[in-house]
Amino acid sequence: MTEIIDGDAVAQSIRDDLVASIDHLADAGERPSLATVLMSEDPASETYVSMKQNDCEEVGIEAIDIDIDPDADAAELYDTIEDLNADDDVNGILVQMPVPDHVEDRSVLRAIDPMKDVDGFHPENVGRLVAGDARYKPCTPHGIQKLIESVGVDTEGKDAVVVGRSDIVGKPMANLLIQKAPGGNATTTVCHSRTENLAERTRNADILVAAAGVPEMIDGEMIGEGATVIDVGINRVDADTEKGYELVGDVEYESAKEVAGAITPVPGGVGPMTRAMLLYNTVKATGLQHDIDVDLP
Ligand SMILES: Nc1nc(=O)c2c([nH]1)NC[C@@H]1CN(c3ccc(C(=O)N[C@@H](CCC(=O)O)C(=O)O)cc3)C=[N+]21
Repeated sequence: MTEIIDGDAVAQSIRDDLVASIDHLADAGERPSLATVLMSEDPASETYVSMKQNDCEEVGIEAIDIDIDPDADAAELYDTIEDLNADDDVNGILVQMPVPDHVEDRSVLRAIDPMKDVDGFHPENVGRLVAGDARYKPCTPHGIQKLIESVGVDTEGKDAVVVGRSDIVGKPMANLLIQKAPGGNATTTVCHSRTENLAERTRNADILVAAAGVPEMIDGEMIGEGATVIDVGINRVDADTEKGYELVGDVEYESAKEVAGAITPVPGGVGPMTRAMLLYNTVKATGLQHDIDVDLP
């Protein structure tokens, strides 16, 4: 039987555990706070940011919500980041991506204090991850490690295939999968839009991470019997529903679940875990900034 990996439930258990860590910080006089900066009117971005703020409220993290007009000068965003960097009451900073075209995203990521970079996107944090000394693991790949662990799958010695090479998912995912540590030690292949014979590669995977951002590109025929399938895609496609769209993954769920050993649904798979690991990094950041030891889930 195919196991459906319940991302909502795993995320909930991480949030429950984080409450204990947050209580411990409170005993030491610190309350974690996360600033989210949104410079966009994209409805999907607005949804994600408001979900993050609700999550913060649930576990007792202070959520600071900053909106910047997408037409404003880039300087306004940099000034905001500078203020947040300097504010000792702010432990984590997240600038929701994408930012408008007239703002250079690389420069934005560099502007954030690496100690407050709870996305793990600053080059210092990327470098540490690659060097096997991660400070803040990027939320989506970290959440995926937790999901794989939650179904009792050991990555060690297995063939892992990552489809997609983005800076925020594909690359850090591959780095975590090859690292000499729990959740790693996998023989890892990274595929992308130029890969020849993609199906041959994906069929060989014991663990398949689909993160290309292409709706339903991986179907059951591209998946090996019993594989653990992680679907990172959250694609809004037009549909005759109340909202006018539906969410589909990068995996064609119906055919994939016939062959997979375990599979994540969309929604309710990777998405909630990305948010849970953001809270995790914010709690970790608070401990690091105040030299308080915190147990993390
Ligand atoms: N600096 C930055 N950090 C990010 O982590 C970041 C970002 N920018 N830009 C956009 C992407 C996307 N992302 C999602 C997180 C959670 C869900 C999520 O919880 N999705 C729900 C459904 C949401 C819905 O109903 O639309 C689910 O899959 O069940 C989705 C998408 C974080 N991102």
